[in-house]
Formats: sequence, C-alpha cells, structure tokens
Amino acid sequence: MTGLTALRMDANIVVLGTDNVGKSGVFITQFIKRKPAIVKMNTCLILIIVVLALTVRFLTRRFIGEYGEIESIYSNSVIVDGRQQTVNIWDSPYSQEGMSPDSTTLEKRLQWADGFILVYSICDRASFNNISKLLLSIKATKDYVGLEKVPVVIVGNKQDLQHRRMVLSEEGWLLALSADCQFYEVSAAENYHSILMVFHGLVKSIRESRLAIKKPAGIKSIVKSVSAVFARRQTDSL
Ligand SMILES: Nc1nc2c(ncn2[C@@H]2O[C@H](COP(=O)(O)OP(=O)(O)OP(=O)(O)O)[C@@H](O)[C@H]2O)c(=O)[nH]1
Repeated sequence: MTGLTALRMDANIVVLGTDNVGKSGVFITQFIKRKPAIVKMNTCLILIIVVLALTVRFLTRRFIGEYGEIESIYSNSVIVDGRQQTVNIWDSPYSQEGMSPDSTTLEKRLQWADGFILVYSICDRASFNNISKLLLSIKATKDYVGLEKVPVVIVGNKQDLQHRRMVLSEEGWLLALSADCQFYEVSAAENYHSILMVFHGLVKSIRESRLAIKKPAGIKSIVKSVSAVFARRQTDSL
C-alpha cells in the first residue's frame, strides 16, 4: 500500500461556539442535508450535483452512546481533490464547564477530533471573544494529552447581516493569523457553497497534517541501523 492510499478516508470534526451563532441549526444542517451525487462523464470529468435531501439529515443522525448522553454525530460524504471522504461531525451544545482544559469532555473531544471548526456570529462580540478562549482551551488540552498540532478553522457566521455587524472581517483574519488557523466569513443561512468551502478547507488541512506525521521506522531501517552500529564497533576495535 502506498503512503497516499494508506491514509484514512474519514475525518472527525468538532464544531464549537457559543449558543445562537448558527452552529447546528444552520451550519451543520447546510452541510449534512445536501447530499452530493457524483456523475462520471466519458471525459472522466466529475460533476458534483448538489441535491436537497432533507431526509439524509434524519437518516444520518445517530446517537453515539460512549461519547455522552446528549451528543450526536452526523456523517456526510464529500469529494475533496477528487477523493471521496467521509466527514463525521460531533455536534454538542455549548457549555462553559465542558471547555475548561481539565474537563474530561474537552479531552474526549480532542482525542476524537482530527480538526475543529470554531464558529462565532459577526453580530455578536461576545461570541467572537469566546473564540480566543476556545483556542486557549484546545491548546492547553492538546499539550496536556500530548497531541501534535490540531487543524482549526475559525468561521465568522451571519455575513448576510451586515447592518448588525459588530466584528470586523479584519479582526477575524488577525485572530486566525495569530493562531495559525484558516479563516472564513460565511452566511450559513444564505450560501451553501461557503459552508462547503469551510469543510473542504479543514479536510485538506487534516490530510496535510496526517501526511506530515513521520512514518515510524520499518524493520528494514532498524536492521540497517543495528548493523551499522556493529560494523562501526568492529572497525573501532581493529
Ligand atoms: N441571518 C442569519 N441567521 C442565521 C445564520 N445562521 C444561523 N442563523 C440563525 O441564528 C439562530 C441560531 O441558529 P442555531 O443554528 O440554532 O445556533 P446554534 O449555534 O446551534 O445555537 P445553540 O443550539 O443554542 O448552541 C437561528 O435563528 C438561525 O436561523 C446566518 O448565516 N444568517
């Protein structure tokens, strides 16, 4: 198996943010309810036809007992760079306690997640301020459980409500730059494609971070290193 084909074809994503920013009711629903259908043309051109399938949300919503009592995980398939990818999204209600670095809930989320989407509303300054806290909590827990860098995307939602804007785009960009994250401003209510961009962006980062993880030394290289040490000892004793 080559390095690329050996890569896992699924990505676990946790969506976080304060209440009413549009995480689940709109953001996740937009992504889950539209099922991409793939039609292969003679020219090998792949067309992604987005069809509305509200039933998919109902069918794919499943309860995962071991992660808690009120958590839900949704799944959807997307095509990123021509490869089919299953995206599992952990949707859970916001709780201040659950986000403290020593909380077992956050630790569980971190261990499950390959990446995070942190959502705020551009009309809600407090929800934006909360993103910094979420970043700190993720970083602290990540260090605590000894994980490498976790891909994170910051999303400013409700872009359609310009007249009620409280957070400038530049502030979002600056925060993302300082935290080394991707940044998007979207309207989950009005623009499905921007939501798709967010998920695609994160899935790509997850793939890149997996590629960056060094392959463990194989048996051949271990034998090679041991023989090199013995060969050196023999020449030293001459
Ligand atoms: N105008 C506008 N309204 C939005 C947008 N996204 C979400 N909303 C509205 O914001 C409200 C909150 O959306 P939810 O998806 O329930 O928010 P949530 O973050 O899941 O909230 P909790 O379930 O309380 O954690 C709803 O009334 C949505 O219709 C958007 O992009 N534009």
